[in-house]
Amino acid sequence: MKKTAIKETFPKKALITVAGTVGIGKSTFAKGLADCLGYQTSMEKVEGNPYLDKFYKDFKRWAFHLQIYFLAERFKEHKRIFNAPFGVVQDRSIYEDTGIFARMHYEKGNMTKMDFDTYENLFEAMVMTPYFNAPDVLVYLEGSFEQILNRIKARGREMEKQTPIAYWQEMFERYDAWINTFDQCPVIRVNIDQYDLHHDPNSLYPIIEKIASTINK
Ligand SMILES: Nc1ncnc2c1ncn2[C@@H]1O[C@H](COP(=O)(O)OP(=O)(O)O)[C@@H](O)[C@H]1O
Ligand SMILES: Nc1ncnc2c1ncn2[C@H]1C[C@H](O)[C@@H](COP(=O)(O)O)O1
Repeated sequence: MKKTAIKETFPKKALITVAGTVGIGKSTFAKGLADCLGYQTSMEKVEGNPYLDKFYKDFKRWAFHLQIYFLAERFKEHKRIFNAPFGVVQDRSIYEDTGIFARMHYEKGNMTKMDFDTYENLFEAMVMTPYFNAPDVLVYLEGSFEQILNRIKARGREMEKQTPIAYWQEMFERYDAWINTFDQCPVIRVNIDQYDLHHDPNSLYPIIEKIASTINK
């Protein structure tokens, strides 16, 4: 199918969220998909995040602050998406903030029970507002742990390269358990070996067809 044909047959407005562990390729995939569909992107920004660098140096000191920051940013994006007249591909879901990151840092003792409860109450209040629409589909990217580590290294963010491998291993395992029970919207699982945006952008088309049939169901 040609790019123009895809744009014509695809819904003009939908929310497609791309989920998956750090370094798996969400941002790259989200941009490629949005480009094919004529959608806008909602990107997770690392530059300008006032807590991220500090957090990687001292999880206990900054875990709660960072979670609140990400939640606020994610919610602002949901509000923007709600009002938008166009379709959006979102880089990471709000569900991962709470189901993966906040929970992991709470369970590792980097956040107190009181702070985690406050965080969860805030999250629940946010998803109950009319501005929050669940995604039409969540595309879950998966691959081997080795591929993911290689990508984290290749991307070269110093704070992530300095983080022990055990952190990424635990996150990898948590993602696997999380996606197996996730039920807030339809899910399409995509192995990163199934497409190659750098050498063959057309490899996205079979995935786009699956997304279209899921949204149009
Ligand atoms: N399909 C792909 N093939 C090869 N490398 C990729 C692919 N997608 C992403 N990458 C590379 O992997 C690294 C992480 O990708 P990124 O999109 O930033 O991941 P995420 O947003 O999930 O953290 C980057 O260096 C990116 O260029
Ligand atoms: N909710 C979060 N808590 C802690 N760290 C987070 C959260 N969301 C994203 N991050 C980190 C992980 C990465 O270092 C960067 C960007 O994520 P990426 O998967 O590369 O888009 O932010």
